[in-house]
Amino acid sequence: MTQHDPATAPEASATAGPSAAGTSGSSAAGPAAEEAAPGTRPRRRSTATDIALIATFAALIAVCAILPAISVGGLVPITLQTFGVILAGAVLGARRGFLAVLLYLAVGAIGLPVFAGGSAGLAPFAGPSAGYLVAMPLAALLCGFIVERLPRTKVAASVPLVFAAGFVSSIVFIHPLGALGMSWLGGLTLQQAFIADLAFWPGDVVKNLLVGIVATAVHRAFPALLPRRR
Ligand SMILES: O=C(O)CCCC[C@@H]1SC[C@@H]2NC(=O)N[C@@H]21
Repeated sequence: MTQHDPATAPEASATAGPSAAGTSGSSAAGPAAEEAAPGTRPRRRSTATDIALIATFAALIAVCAILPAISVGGLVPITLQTFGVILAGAVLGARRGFLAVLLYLAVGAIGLPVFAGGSAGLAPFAGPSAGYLVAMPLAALLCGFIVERLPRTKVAASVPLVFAAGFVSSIVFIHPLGALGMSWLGGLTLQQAFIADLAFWPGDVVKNLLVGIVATAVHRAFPALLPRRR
């Protein structure tokens, strides 16, 4: 019979639920779920768990991308991709969120039809949506960077704060780089490109609100999911 030894179950730190995180006092170093019980080795965050989370979010972004896109009559359609991208940063934190988006882009680049409209390969990186694709890992990185620095109680409770982290990331990376791409590779003037990008702002607000709702719920359920701050 196999026995479950918490000290040798590193995935517990990433998947511990609310009760696990709140069973003893937190140290300044991080959540209680990662403290070692007396006489046991400290728990380490599992690489296998991280890889599984990164792959799961890459798959989620792919699903968001291949759901039917809405054409707004321009060069680039409305898609759900940025919901998955920003959610990856908000849930996994900067590093793993960035890697999840990179994995998604790599899978598409090598030929799986996971880009908007079921396209694949390197062509999307040379077309009008290239700026948006390049911006995606950076937006996940920034959203994760911000969320990791919020008080953990806020990350689990404040939809507006997580929404703001996602929206700031969109404003800093998605919209400017997307518009630059439409101008550079889509033959629009800069002014036309920034005007074309305005079509994505209402959807962006809705997607970031959804990120706020979903990410806070996930962090309530798995309080040790974000990396510890040192
Ligand atoms: O897969 C692709 O080819 C990239 C499509 C990019 C669509 C961008 S993402 C940001 C903006 N918001 C949308 O709904 N669509 C564009």
